Amino acid sequence: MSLKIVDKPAGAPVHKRNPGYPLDLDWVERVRMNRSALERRANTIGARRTVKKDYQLAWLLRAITLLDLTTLNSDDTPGRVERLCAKARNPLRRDILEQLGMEGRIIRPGAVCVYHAFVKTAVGALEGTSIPVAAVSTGFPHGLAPLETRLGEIEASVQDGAQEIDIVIERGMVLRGDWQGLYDSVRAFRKACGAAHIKTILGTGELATQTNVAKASLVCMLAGADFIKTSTGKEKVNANLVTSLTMIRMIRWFAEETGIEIGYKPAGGIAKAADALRYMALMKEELGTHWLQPHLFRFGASSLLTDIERQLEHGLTGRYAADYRQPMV
Ligand SMILES: O=C[C@H](O)COP(=O)(O)O
Repeated sequence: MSLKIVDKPAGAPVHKRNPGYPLDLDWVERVRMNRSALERRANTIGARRTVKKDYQLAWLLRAITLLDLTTLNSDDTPGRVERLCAKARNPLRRDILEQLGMEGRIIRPGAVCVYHAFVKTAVGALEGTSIPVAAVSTGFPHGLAPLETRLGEIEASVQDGAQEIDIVIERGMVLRGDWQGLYDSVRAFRKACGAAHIKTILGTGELATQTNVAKASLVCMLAGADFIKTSTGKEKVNANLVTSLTMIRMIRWFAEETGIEIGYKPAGGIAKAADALRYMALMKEELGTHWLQPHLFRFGASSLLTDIERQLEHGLTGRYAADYRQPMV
């Protein structure tokens, strides 16, 4: 079986990082989203078979490479983080890899995502792999600590070896329409990240309207975000296809205006392989398969890999494995 995991055509241009742009308030004011039109469009995703059966296994393998393998629990321990990193090193059971004809091939997730307190542990446990550690910094999940504290947390995470920083925005700034405040804070976060890539978590379930989600997406991209991310996983409403459509369309608009490609990270509540395929289909239809690469798309998910492994096994054998065969951590 030949499975193409990541499109990297020889001579493909190197990804250009978002340098950030001045805040264009006229552009922000022009942004409007029509929720019912978005809902109609989102309903078409998954209404028919999302991915042809023959390609499903390849898409599920691709999904693993797009995964920020995450543990963000208040009772996380170094031991749990180490087990998650061991899973990141070998995301699929050997027998599944063999049946796929993929033994000897390296399949790795996009990153391992942890709280700041566990960055050092994760960096140590992933040594010798190319898997980056992502830290949720800036007072995750609410983002309401003093600005200096949040900036200090970013610097500490980078110092400990995080190569990606998932920051949270202050939702109140969006609700008040304080676009300058949002822009200035994200700009400061981006500066504190230095070479580490910055993913801006919008907390979309708390932003009240799709127009707010769209405007916040734009302001974060203007401020230099490398990724825009939906949710912390702790809000009452987390990632969904309607909000994804809003954010993806802002990414498209931003790319048309600036030539800069921003990554997209749906996160929170994505636990089923079938959901992952729907998000991937949405990306493919709205932005093209080019966007389904780890530097442009990630799932933020704590349990998705378990179901992907289950569905891969089912696709190969027609049977589901018992849960104990696929423990997560
Ligand atoms: O950023 C990642 C999310 O916190 C993961 O959420 P989840 O536990 O619902 O998959």
